[in-house]
Amino acid sequence: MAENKRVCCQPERGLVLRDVTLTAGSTCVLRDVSLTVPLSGITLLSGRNGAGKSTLLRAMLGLIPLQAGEILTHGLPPAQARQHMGYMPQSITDAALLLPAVSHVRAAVDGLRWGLPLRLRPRREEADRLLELTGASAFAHRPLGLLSGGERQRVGLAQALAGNPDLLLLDEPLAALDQAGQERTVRLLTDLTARLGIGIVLTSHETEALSGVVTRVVQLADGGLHVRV
Ligand SMILES: Nc1ncnc2c1ncn2[C@@H]1O[C@H](COP(=O)(O)OP(=O)(O)OP(=O)(O)O)[C@@H](O)[C@H]1O
Repeated sequence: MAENKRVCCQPERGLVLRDVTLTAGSTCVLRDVSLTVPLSGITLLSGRNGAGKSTLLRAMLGLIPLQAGEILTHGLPPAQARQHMGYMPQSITDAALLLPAVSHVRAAVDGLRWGLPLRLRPRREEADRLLELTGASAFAHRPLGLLSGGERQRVGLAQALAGNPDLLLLDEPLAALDQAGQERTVRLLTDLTARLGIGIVLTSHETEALSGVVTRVVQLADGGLHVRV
């Protein structure tokens, strides 16, 4: 992607919330919140279990409607902004576990073209490039269900990178990893921000593993958001 398409390093065009109220079931995640947060580098979205971190990521993608207000990412509402975002959810559905890892990445490459498949060879090449970028080539042809948590994270990252997004939203990318796995993933994420010039927003309870690499922390608590640099 051309450098001038990268928008995440322009702080004024980060995440903007205007009078946002967001609920999930009976939980009030955000109550009338207005805030602007730059999205360059790595942004840690933290908060206790059930605070609403996953819900906020999904609202940024337009997968969950707001009760009031608006969310803009790099100046765009969710429906447009998500074309520039990659998303790695907390878990991949069980139904997909039998498919080879590489199929998930190829499907993501196709899906971004509104269901118009790329010709077979370019699609394979793009999926292979993404898997190599995230260090997942060695196990790309094994069923996802037979991969370890760390290996699956790498496939999920390759999938999220399909379409050359400006911003990655990663839900708990360090969950279920041992210390060495967490360190490897943190190195990979730092490397991706530097090599690709993308921003990353991630949720995690592993604050120790991330200390020293996050650009800012956005704390979600009691219906509000607080930013620490
Ligand atoms: N579809 C839903 N229907 C009803 N309640 C929901 C739904 N999705 C989430 N919730 C509730 O909304 C709250 C926020 O959930 P969410 O998963 O966003 O929290 P979280 O901060 O990501 O938690 P964790 O750290 O445990 O992953 C929780 O109380 C959860 O039970």
